[in-house]
Amino acid sequence: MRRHARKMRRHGLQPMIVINNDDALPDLAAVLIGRALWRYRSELAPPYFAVTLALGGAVLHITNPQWWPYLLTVATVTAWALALFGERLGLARHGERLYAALVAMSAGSWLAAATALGIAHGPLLQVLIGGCIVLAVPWWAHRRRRAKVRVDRQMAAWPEIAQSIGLSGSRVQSALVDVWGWRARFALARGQTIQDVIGKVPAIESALGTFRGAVRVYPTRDDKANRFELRVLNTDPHADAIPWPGPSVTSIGDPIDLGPFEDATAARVLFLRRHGLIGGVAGSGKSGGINVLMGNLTACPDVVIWAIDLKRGMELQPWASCIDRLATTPEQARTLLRDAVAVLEARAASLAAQGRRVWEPKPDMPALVLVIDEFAELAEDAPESAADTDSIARRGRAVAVTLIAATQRPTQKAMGKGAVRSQMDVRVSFRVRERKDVDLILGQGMLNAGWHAHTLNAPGKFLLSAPEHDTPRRARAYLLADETVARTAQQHAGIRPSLDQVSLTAIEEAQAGLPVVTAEPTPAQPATPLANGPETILWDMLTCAPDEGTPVPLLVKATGMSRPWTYQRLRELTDAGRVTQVTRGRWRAKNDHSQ
Ligand SMILES: Nc1ncnc2c1ncn2[C@@H]1O[C@H](COP(=O)(O)OP(=O)(O)OP(=O)(O)O)[C@@H](O)[C@H]1O
Repeated sequence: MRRHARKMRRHGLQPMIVINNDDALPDLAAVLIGRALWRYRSELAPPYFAVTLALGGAVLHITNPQWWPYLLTVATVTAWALALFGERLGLARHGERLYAALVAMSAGSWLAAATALGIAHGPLLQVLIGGCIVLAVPWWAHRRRRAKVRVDRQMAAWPEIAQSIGLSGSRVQSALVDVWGWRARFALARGQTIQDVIGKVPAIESALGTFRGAVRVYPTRDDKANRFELRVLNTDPHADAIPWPGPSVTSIGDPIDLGPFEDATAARVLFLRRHGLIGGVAGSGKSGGINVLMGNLTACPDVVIWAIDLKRGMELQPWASCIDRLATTPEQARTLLRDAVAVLEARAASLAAQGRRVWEPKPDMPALVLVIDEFAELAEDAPESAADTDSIARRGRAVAVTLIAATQRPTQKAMGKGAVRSQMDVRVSFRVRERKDVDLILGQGMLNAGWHAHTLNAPGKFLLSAPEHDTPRRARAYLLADETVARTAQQHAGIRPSLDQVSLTAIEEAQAGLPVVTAEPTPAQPATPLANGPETILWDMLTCAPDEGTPVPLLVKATGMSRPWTYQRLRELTDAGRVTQVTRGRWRAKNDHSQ
């Protein structure tokens, strides 16, 4: 009979019970009532609680009527504890904690009164019923409780669902409700794999009655082959534009949150020591993506931003107050890239001199991030810069000089002739027009591997490929309104750092047309005979220096030593209080030491 009822329910029919007058209430009816009382236990919790209180009050009145002061004390303490520390019990919101405290206080007071006077005394029963109804309203209306009940019911129905979609034997292990929906961990039956579950996703969506695309299947954190995690969305996080919640980082060493994936988890990606390529057709949301990046990069006091925007600065101009250098003409772009290479070389030399391998960005030693919008225009208008972008792409990581390039179609021509495209570690693809463009942006073979950027169906949606993101998942970039950009730029302008001394000197030298010192320490130049050794020459140069100081390149030349060597000595002499840095890159001996 029970099997028959279940079968009918599966076919959408409700079982009907016929009770003959002379029959006793059949077992089945009692079972069904019992089941309903259990099934709706969450909704019926307030009356259950009231009945328990009434019974408790009746028993205590007979057995221990003198206990009422203790009950009142316990109720008061419990109410305070719930209000103050309820968060630890999962009462996340202020309103939830207040509600719990109010229920505890009301229930405790009523129980104390009933214990002292008996439940039949005066209006005590009416008060219980009235209070129960009033306090039940917030309970019934509570969104998270209702969501949890829905999930519990769906999980209770899982064995039947699993059977009908061919995953029988799989079991729910745990389920959790969150803002966007819920997720649950499942154990698979012997021989079933996560691939089997992925193949059944449409059937699962149908069985759970969700909207299409609401269900995601992932391996569990422990990566066990016989487990999977099911993520179900009640609302589609990509349905509308998602306002930017503000910067997610305060250092370039933190991964930047570009926007949520479809399962509402954040698409976070690290840009430290990584080059980035952003591609997509016009109107796909590239500039929006760059705004999210700028909003985060400008929040980091350990990043200096240089930018090239050959569309006359249209896109990046609003961030101008946070950009250390903005090139809007091919000429400016050429100089900027040349200086960036000089910085790279100088940093490499400085690291080599100190025996260090990588440049760890700090506010006084910031990373240098070059943001280049419409990279194709740069390759076309300033083709001679290709060698510089190539150098930065190949050698910039260790010294924290990195590129973030945006372009519509990163063809080899658009990216210049060098290795820039192949050096891009983080790829962000907004919608592309043609299937073959997927591989252009994301890399060879990605289209066949399921990275379908041509199917992205709204501006701002993107696919993210990076060392920590190796599966195709749709994300949607946050959207910054123009006012948000203006406000954020204004707020962050005050925390922008300037470049470190090593980089500034390198730029000065590059601008003075002096040869750039390479990372290889220069051996003593035999062409400059050093009768008294480089130290003496250095000291002579510093003591004879004019008031404005001697420039470092001159010191390097005169001593015949490398720049790192020169800087090392200058640092030692400064520490000893014997020399002083007059202005950037210019030094002389202190007056009291020069005699
Ligand atoms: N993340 C987003 N969420 C919602 N809408 C967006 C998002 N990003 C962009 N849009 C919408 O799409 C439009 C085009 O976006 P955007 O200018 O960023 O595209 P683009 O790819 O940079 O285009 P172009 O190459 O012409 O500059 C915007 O005006 C905006 O309305």
